[in-house]
Amino acid sequence: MEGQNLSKVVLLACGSFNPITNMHLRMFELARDHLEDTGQYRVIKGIISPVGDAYKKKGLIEACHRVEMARLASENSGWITVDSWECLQPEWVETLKVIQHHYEEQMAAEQNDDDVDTVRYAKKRRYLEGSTHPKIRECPQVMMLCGADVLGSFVVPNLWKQDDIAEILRRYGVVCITRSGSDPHKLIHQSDVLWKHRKNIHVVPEWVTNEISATHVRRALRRGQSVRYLLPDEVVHYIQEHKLYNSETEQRNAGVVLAPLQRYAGASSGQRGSA
Ligand SMILES: Nc1ncnc2c1ncn2[C@@H]1O[C@H](COP(=O)(O)OP(=O)(O)OP(=O)(O)O)[C@@H](O)[C@H]1O
Ligand SMILES: NC(=O)c1ccc[n+]([C@@H]2O[C@H](COP(=O)(O)O)[C@@H](O)[C@H]2O)c1
Ligand SMILES: [Zn+2]
Repeated sequence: MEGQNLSKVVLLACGSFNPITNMHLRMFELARDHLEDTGQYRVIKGIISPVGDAYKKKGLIEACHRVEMARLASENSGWITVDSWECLQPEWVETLKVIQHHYEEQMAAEQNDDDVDTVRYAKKRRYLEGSTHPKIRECPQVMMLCGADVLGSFVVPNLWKQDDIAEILRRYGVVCITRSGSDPHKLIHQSDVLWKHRKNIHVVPEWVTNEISATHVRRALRRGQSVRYLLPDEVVHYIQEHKLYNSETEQRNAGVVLAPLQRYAGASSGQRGSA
């Protein structure tokens, strides 16, 4: 039967989203098409998880604004959502922990559905279990969604714990969208841990290459240039209304060590390794 044994997938994108761009939204669409085209997966949800202010990336504005812009950008999508759990934590949270959190949330949601079913839909459930109906009761797999530059950051010294990388790849899986300047296939070939788990890394080619980046958007805004059509109009209006990006905001965290580097290397200065 069509759709049988499809694994349900939730795509989780962690990042600065400073601000969210059309390309961030495109990543989700590209990833869903790619996974579903394999005939093995059904993508049920996308989650944008803006990083907390404690990440200390240069030019990072307050999480409340980044969350609100992501919310505005995704409000017309039927399946992409924004979650603020990560950025509400008092300290920077490792991406593995964010993935684990969302996996647990999915488990809890499935459990609740099952409890409701037990009481209200026992008959229907017995029917589903006894039939060849698609396995709709399986807990969804949470996959990390990122651009190729973030996959590249896996091999930057002191940015990621080796155990975290192995666990993300082994237990959850990564969907990586190609991006100019990064060669994910070469990277997988050159890294033992990436090679070992290569079957859990889905590289999705973006044929309509574009170099939209939040850095470019912030630069254009500082110079008073238009950013229309690089971001959803609602986000452009929000930025204008709140006067969000300027030379002063771009200097935030300048000279401050990025949180993961502080945690793993005790590095003294600079923003090495920021993706
Ligand atoms: N043009 C793009 N192509 C592929 N992936 C992208 C693109 N832009 C962003 N991403 C991915 O989106 C996620 C969030 O990235 P991020 O918020 O850093 O955006 P960014 O545009 O790279 O911003 P910045 O320029 O501030 O680094 C990352 O996984 C990143 O690789
Ligand atoms: N060790 C880790 O878990 C680790 C290291 C570096 C970046 N990250 C995450 O990757 C994302 C990168 O975002 P940017 O590309 O915007 O810098 C952020 O969500 C950040 O928290 C995680
Ligand atoms: Zn980036």
